[in-house]
Amino acid sequence: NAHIICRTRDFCFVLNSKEVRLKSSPADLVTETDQQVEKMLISAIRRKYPQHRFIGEESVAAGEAVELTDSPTWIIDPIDGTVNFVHRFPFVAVSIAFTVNKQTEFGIVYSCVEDKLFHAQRGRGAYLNGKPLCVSGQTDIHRCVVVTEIGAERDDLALSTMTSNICRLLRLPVQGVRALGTAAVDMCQVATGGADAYYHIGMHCWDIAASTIIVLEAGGVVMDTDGSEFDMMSRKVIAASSSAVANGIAQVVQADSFLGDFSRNRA
Ligand SMILES: O=P([O-])([O-])O[C@@H]1[C@@H](O)[C@H](O)[C@@H](O)[C@H](O)[C@@H]1O
Ligand SMILES: [Mg+2]
Ligand SMILES: [Mg+2]
Repeated sequence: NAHIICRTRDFCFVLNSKEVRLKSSPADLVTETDQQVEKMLISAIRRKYPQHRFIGEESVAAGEAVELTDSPTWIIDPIDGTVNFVHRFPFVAVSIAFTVNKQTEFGIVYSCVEDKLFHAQRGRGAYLNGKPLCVSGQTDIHRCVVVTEIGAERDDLALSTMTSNICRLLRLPVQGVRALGTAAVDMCQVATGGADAYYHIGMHCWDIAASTIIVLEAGGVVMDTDGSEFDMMSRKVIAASSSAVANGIAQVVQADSFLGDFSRNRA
């Protein structure tokens, strides 16, 4: 059994995960808590906004389509970092983004154990527990700490793509490569300036939708891993403190062979 006690100034609750089940791979886990948190969020929002649409990780796992339309849409990852949650590794987040006309209006990432609430609204800046955030501004790739994720895939192609990308970055060299086990919190490190860049191949829109606007509003840049325009549904992202750093990572990271197997945002 895993449990985490979440405290904020206003509330305290215990998340219990009684049953751990596998999804797409032996490292892609789901607990009752993931499902309950998602249900709780969707039903509370739906009560207030009955016309709005939802893309929720666990609803998609249960068979719902992943379809981002122009309608107001809430993109929810009820627990980002479920493997951490199950093992009590202390980086676990709830991630919520809201889009209209496919444009993200605001994003919230709550890193539960750290009690850190990141949020950003389009054009209004990014904040951590109410204090403004700013990226590091680093432009030299050789002086960067880069965050990425190992991911849940365990097939040979995915593993060799992931490890060779990390090796290529280390050979540049960069000053460090880190992975916290939650894409949402990883990416928020770029918004704080604690990391200079983040890249990920194979994540889903719910992992990074909220943290994308948080990085952008903190003055960062976001692009596809091939250097083209960012597409939230493409399962590839670079977030960085500057275009120079983002382009430096795009030149090194390769996604093609791996992503050949991916359809867009399939659960
Ligand atoms: O499943 P979940 O815990 O919400 O999300 C997880 C991510 O945030 C993690 O960083 C990534 O490596 C995993 O592949 C998975 O996508
Ligand atoms: Mg996730
Ligand atoms: Mg999740």
